[in-house]
Amino acid sequence: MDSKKLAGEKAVEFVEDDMIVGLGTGSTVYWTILKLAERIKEGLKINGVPTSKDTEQLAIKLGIPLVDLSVLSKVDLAIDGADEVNPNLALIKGGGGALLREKMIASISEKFIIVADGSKFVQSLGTFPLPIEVIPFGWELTKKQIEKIGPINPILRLKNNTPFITDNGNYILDCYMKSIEKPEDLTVQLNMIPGVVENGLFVNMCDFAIIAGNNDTIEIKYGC
Ligand SMILES: O=C(CO)[C@H](O)[C@H](O)COP(=O)(O)O
Repeated sequence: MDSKKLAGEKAVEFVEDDMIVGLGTGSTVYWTILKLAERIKEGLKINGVPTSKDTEQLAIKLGIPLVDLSVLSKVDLAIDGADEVNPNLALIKGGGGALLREKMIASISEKFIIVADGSKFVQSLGTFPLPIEVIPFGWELTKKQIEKIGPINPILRLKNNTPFITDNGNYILDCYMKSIEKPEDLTVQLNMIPGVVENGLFVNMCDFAIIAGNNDTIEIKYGC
């Protein structure tokens, strides 16, 4: 079976009746959402909170009941994908540009589960470019401020030769680094820069990661 499908579907085993479930974004959690919809048709009672407009549309299409974030103060369980996961379960997210809403929902979740194929598990973060969401106003200045931190090489994300716009109306700077030795320090440094809305480092947030390898193997990884 496709590793993304295997990991994505496995996460549904942790969903229980009456939970508020954060619905992540991307091609792995897509399988989680499909499986959840199946379970709902069989009688599972949950409400979902989508982390992006794409996920919201998918959930509506599949008949998953949704609840608005404005009426919530916590989420029981959030399930999402990741671009990189290290052995401490620090993550890079935001390859799909949904990092801000994903982090907001993960931050109020009692449990936060990552689903990923084996290629996402790395010893050190940073091979995947780190996405940073910035406001369009003065983004060039924000980029210069980010560059002062070190050799981070932020590049404006483009789509069809124009800036990629997030669901929140912002831009993304993708940062090309050799490796990120101290993600907990970098996330603080980045978020202190005015103009930075959020960055794609998720540190000390993930409870466990469901990693699917080749030959239909699944490993549940807890931070070390
Ligand atoms: O952070 C994300 C979107 O902002 C995704 O979770 C991440 O990019 C992984 O996506 P995929 O499962 O398609 O590889």
